[in-house]
Amino acid sequence: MILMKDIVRDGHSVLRAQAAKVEFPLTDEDKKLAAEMMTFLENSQNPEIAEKHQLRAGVGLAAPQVGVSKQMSAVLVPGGDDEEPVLKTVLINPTIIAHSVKNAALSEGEGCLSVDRDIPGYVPRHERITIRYQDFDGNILKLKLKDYPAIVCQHEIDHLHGILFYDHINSTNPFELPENTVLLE
Ligand SMILES: O=C(O)C[C@@H](Cc1ccccc1)[C@H](O)SCc1ccccc1
Ligand code: NI
Repeated sequence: MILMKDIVRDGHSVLRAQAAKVEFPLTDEDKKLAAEMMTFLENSQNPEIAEKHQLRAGVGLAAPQVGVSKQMSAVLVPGGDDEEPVLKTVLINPTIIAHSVKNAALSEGEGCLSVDRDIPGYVPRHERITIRYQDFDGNILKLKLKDYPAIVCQHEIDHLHGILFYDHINSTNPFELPENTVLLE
């Protein structure tokens, strides 16, 4: 089971590396890692388990964050209580193949399981994206997302390319809102 002690923190080179493409067929190790990353997200969103194991809540986790420099990220965006998740998938070799001109940023800014400090500021991202990625069998799938799920997936895809959320924050004016950027509450 992945615990907070297994999550690599900012300063470790793996978080700034370009992760390698995942090869197919997936090895048993790749499959196990994908499952463990998704289980971490489920556990982190379960109050009892998160409390017991002192897990920080997460809606996404990328393989480099557990020290594996491969292009694989798990995302789990919950729906409301007793509802199905808005998005639950493992993105293998994801690329953003299209995006809106309009940008969006979370009004609360962003955090990261690999960054143990608060870094205030808006993180401008695409409001809408189309992601091409592969499933466990290597089939190529496309996913169109907008708003919060799109923000989450961009945060996770950034991890595969050595980018952290605060790289996007305007260092001179962190709360400057670029034009054509909407704030998501
Ligand atoms: O570190 C990660 O990659 C997981 C992040 C993903 C994320 C952060 C900010 C905005 C979008 C995605 C964690 O989920 S940060 C903690 C968190 C938990 C619940 C909701 C939002 C952020
Ligand atoms: Ni992160």
